[in-house]
Amino acid sequence: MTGGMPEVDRAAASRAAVAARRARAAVKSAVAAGERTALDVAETAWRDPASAESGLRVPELLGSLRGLGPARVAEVLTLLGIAPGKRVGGLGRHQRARLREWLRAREETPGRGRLVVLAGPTAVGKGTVAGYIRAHHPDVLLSVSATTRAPRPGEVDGVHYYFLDDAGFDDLIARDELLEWAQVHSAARYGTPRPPVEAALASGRSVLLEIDLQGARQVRAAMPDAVLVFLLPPSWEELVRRLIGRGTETPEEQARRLETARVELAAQDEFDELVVNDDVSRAAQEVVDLLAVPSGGARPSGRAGSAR
Ligand SMILES: Nc1nc2c(ncn2[C@@H]2O[C@H](COP(=O)(O)OP(=O)(O)O)[C@@H](O)[C@H]2O)c(=O)[nH]1
Ligand SMILES: Nc1ncnc2c1ncn2[C@@H]1O[C@H](COP(=O)(O)OP(=O)(O)O)[C@@H](O)[C@H]1O
Repeated sequence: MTGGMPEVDRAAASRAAVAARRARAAVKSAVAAGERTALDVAETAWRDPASAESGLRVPELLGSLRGLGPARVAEVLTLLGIAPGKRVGGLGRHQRARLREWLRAREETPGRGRLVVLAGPTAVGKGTVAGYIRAHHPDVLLSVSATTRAPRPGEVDGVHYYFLDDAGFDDLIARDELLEWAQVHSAARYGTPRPPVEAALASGRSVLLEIDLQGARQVRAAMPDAVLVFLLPPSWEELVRRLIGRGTETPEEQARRLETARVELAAQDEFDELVVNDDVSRAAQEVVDLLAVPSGGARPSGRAGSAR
């Protein structure tokens, strides 16, 4: 057999390709909007090889899920042993079984709360946004960290931090009672007590951790379901203004923190969601939306919705 398709067939084929692409986009939007579950899409693909669902690539399907940015999608693909170019309908039997099990596990944990990590450079407003959420959403547990730094005037033990000496902090580590911990700004140690977080999640309450980059990485490793949010300043100049405006650090300390901030900003791609803190209540609302336990694993706003 030689020669291409006749003109009319080629035109028809190209119309069909456009229609198929539109149909796949509609499937993705339905998952992103929570109208369909990803598991339902996959099952449809496997029942009907000619369906739009079947033609969807696996990363597109996963990327429509809430809290799954490109970095997390790549991790999940590796975990499931699925190449990035694979279409849902083209998966082998074992790959289908692994994807089905993974999607089912995601959908079957609505009784559990969601763990969201809020990180970002110094003075971007992590404390301010977390404080806003504490005040307006008492249903969310804002984890209280343990630290070896001295209390500042007005700080209350057990409210702002659990203030410990080095021996007390060592003891928590030895008893494996910290979900993560890190030495921050080369000064004090900070860590997240594990028991309150696990109890809250098990009871269906969502938990917000406001921790540094090293801690965020540890949480990702320990709790792969956690959603990692990176808070961004509207601009570098505004970040510098906020740090100086806060007036809680000496000029030398400010310079040191800005150095760290540059390194931290470079790590933003490791995060699932980017939220720009231009307006506190709006940024807080974006974080709260991510804390809401998904019904069926769909995400209300994606990475594309947060400015990059
Ligand atoms: N890894 C980790 N970092 C934390 C924890 N608690 C606070 N941090 C981080 O430690 C830093 C706090 O230092 P600082 O800016 O002096 O402000 P503070 O929040 O008033 O102590 C921030 O970067 C926090 O995100 C924690 O439990 N674990
Ligand atoms: N959206 C915002 N617009 C203007 N200023 C802000 C905003 N968010 C926080 N700030 C201010 O920026 C400074 C740093 O905020 P803070 O919450 O202490 O940062 P972080 O906890 O990230 O170090 C504070 O003076 C705070 O009032």
